[in-house]
Amino acid sequence: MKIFFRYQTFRFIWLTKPIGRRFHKSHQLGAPLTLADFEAINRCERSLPKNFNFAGDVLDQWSQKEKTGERPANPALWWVNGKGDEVKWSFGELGSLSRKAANVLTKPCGLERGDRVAVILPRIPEWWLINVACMRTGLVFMPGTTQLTAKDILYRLHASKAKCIVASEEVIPAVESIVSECPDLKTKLLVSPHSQDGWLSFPELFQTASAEHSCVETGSQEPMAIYFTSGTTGSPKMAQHSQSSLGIGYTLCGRYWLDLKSTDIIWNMSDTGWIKAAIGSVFSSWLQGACVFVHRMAQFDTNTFLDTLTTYPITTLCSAPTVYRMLVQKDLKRYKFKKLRHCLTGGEPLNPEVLEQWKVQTGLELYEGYGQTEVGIICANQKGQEIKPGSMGKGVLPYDVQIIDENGNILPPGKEGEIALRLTSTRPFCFFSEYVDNPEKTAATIRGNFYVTGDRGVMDSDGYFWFVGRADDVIISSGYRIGPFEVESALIEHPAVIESAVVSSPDPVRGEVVKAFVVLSAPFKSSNPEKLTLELQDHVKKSTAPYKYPRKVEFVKELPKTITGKIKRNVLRDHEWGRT
Ligand SMILES: Nc1ncnc2c1ncn2[C@@H]1O[C@H](COP(=O)(O)OP(=O)(O)OP(=O)(O)O)[C@@H](O)[C@H]1O
Repeated sequence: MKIFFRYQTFRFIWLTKPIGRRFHKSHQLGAPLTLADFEAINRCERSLPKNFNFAGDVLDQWSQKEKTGERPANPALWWVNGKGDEVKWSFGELGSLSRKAANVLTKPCGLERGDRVAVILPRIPEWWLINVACMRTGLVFMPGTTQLTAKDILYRLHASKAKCIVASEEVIPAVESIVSECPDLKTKLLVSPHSQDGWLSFPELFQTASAEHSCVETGSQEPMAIYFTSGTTGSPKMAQHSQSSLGIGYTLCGRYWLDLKSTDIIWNMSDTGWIKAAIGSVFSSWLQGACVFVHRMAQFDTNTFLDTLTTYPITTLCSAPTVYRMLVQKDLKRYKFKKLRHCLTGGEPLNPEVLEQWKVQTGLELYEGYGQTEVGIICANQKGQEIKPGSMGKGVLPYDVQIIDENGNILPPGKEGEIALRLTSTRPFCFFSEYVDNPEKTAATIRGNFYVTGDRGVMDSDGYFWFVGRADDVIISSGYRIGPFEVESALIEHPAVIESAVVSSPDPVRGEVVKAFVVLSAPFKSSNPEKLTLELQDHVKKSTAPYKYPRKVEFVKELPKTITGKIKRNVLRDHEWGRT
């Protein structure tokens, strides 16, 4: 943790020095953009400015507000590692430190505006520094999780033609094993107190870098970041986002779904490699001036998690459904969370049973959001809105969310179809710009006047959306269409089931039938499998329409998941159908 102490020492020197460029000049002819302007853009009541840069137009404005006392004395970033180390940066400090980091990227690393930078770092403060430094210099930030294998890294470096990789020590062996196959990669920058042959040392360069840096005037539509999708259904795709799609597009999400104000402290548990980290731990939060809380936690641990919520004044929690599924197995009533008031989830369907148990045990609602790397948040249960357990909430601005058929016709409430976003003559500014180097896949997302998500769902007469499954995951048995999520949600109501994945399985009579892979809770692990299978089948028949019950049940120790923790139903399905 030495490097963090070094940063903290700098902190005091910098606070007494004038900061390089105090105000970004992209709007120098008019007044600086305000939060109200960003909201108006999200509501399509105002057009995008020609230039926009999140660091200059948002972060540096919060830094000004700190100086004038218009923002509470709340850190912008609060990092802990559970071992007593802590970093707290104000927006002013984040500004100074990220200017130094920007100088490291442009000078010794020799990177130029538009170059792509792969950033594979765990949850350490440098991830945020490098992220903001890329914004200041116009570099295209491409995050990846440290769980990536050598093959995954090679895929990403090849596909993106990245000029630089910024990585932590644990990633070195994987990078070294494939680097000879990456001719475009010019620079390897190591974030570690130790040095390594062939790698530039970030802490060393940072120490001597100047804090004077002029933020580049990026165009609103200029590329800002490339996110690789989770790869739940195939190879990850490179979704490219612009300065404004990320930097402005999450304003309403931060205010109404995350319900953030500048006095709030949000703990978003997403891994740094996924867009959810950007949504909850950078854009939505910092647009609202809130404090981003980070726990280094290398691996999820329920005790550490619960201790953190009881120790720190975290007001807002965002985590995957899997985490809540694990937490409700505990006796949560024993814990008194310090300040927690708003809880969120997304990325996967949330079973109504888990929502109910969370509420009973903590007294707090769980606000689910539904979205995609490509287009951000599509539906959400926003603060103040009645929650219908099992629903993903209503469509969120600026999107017009509809359920359509295979010909692009809008279906009425209650009819199942594909979840789609209606397009006007111009592409919504908060959309991804494209799948890089893949015009066919980019074009395939459009059907008539709609962007198609590839997910199936239903809208009810109140405008709430209900997830059925990914289009590929829907099971057709004896002519009935069965969504896996509904069966999984019925199964999890049974005390024997911690988690399940429901897929199609071949059947000589019905063509395909429902098969459930079930992870058992501890007290049921030694149950008689035949008896338990019958009990679970009976339970599903009572809890949902009987034709949906799993005709086949297999008990497994764990389910195959993506690195993001999403269940890979396609792996189980391919196995059933002998495709592996
Ligand atoms: N609240 C939710 N309920 C149900 N499913 C969700 C929810 N939020 C997200 N999803 C699922 O996650 C998908 C978006 O995830 P992401 O952008 O990470 O890529 P992916 O679709 O998992 O990966 P790939 O496109 O590479 O297969 C959605 O299309 C949907 O299937």
